[in-house]
Amino acid sequence: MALETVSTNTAFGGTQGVYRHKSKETRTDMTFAVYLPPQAGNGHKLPVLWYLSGLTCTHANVMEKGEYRRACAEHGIIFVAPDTSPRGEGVADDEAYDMGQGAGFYLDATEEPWAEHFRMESYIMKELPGIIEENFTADMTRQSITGHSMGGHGALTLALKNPGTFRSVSAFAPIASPLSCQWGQKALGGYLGGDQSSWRRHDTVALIEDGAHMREILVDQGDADGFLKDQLKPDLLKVACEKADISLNFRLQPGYDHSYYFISTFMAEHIDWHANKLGI
Ligand SMILES: N[C@@H](CCC(=O)N[C@@H](CS)C(=O)NCC(=O)O)C(=O)O
Repeated sequence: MALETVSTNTAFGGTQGVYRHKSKETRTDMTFAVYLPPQAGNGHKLPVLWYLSGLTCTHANVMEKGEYRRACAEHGIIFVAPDTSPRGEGVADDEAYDMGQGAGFYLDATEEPWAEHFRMESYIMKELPGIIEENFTADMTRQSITGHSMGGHGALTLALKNPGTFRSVSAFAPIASPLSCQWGQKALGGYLGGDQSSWRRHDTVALIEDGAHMREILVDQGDADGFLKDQLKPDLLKVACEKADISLNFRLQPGYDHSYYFISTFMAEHIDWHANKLGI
């Protein structure tokens, strides 16, 4: 698979790169960011931490504002940040920021006009891991996943649906139940159609209610997050985890909002936590 290098910069002794390729899943060009820590230079295969971003984001938001490189360099973790949707002139879009380009919700759409290109679940779970393994010194037997908001929803649902793929999952202000909020109802209804039974495998709370299981989950949530009450619904996640005997470490962080000021504050703690689960 041909990979085009868009840029590379030395950072914390490693390399922050941006890469582009033609995706078979989305049938578009896709861009993603990879941070290779300094340990990558010695040829050893290194564990991978996936970061899925939120609404309106590309690979670049976390790369520029997430402040993950120092901790990844310390632990020797490869950090991968994909885009949040297919993009381009021929790709369907919506006028609003919460649907279409920049808002792929980490699922494979079944409805028109989205089905042709919006295949983010297959892209993240099937296509991109192969590209990472082929092009970087990545140990794909040691992967963990995290994400923010829509990307927190992506991280939690993908981890729950793919037991054995990720050693650990955490999230920053995740959309805990798309079934129960406006963002999710609009997106799932648009991408998957009106039959809500098909939505359940794209909803963290519903997946847990339906039997999916993780031993532990770490979630940070700012209490000054403007989306907390109407869109994120962490209380539903707390109840579901308690009933399913999932150990949820939910940390309500006073004063923090939904922004990258919040994410960057707790990023290193999430990386430390994943490093421990990855056996570093
Ligand atoms: N733009 C939206 C908010 C979208 C938003 O907050 N997106 C979050 C993820 S859900 C984000 O990370 N935005 C990009 C950034 O802060 O760099 C609005 O006007 O309400």
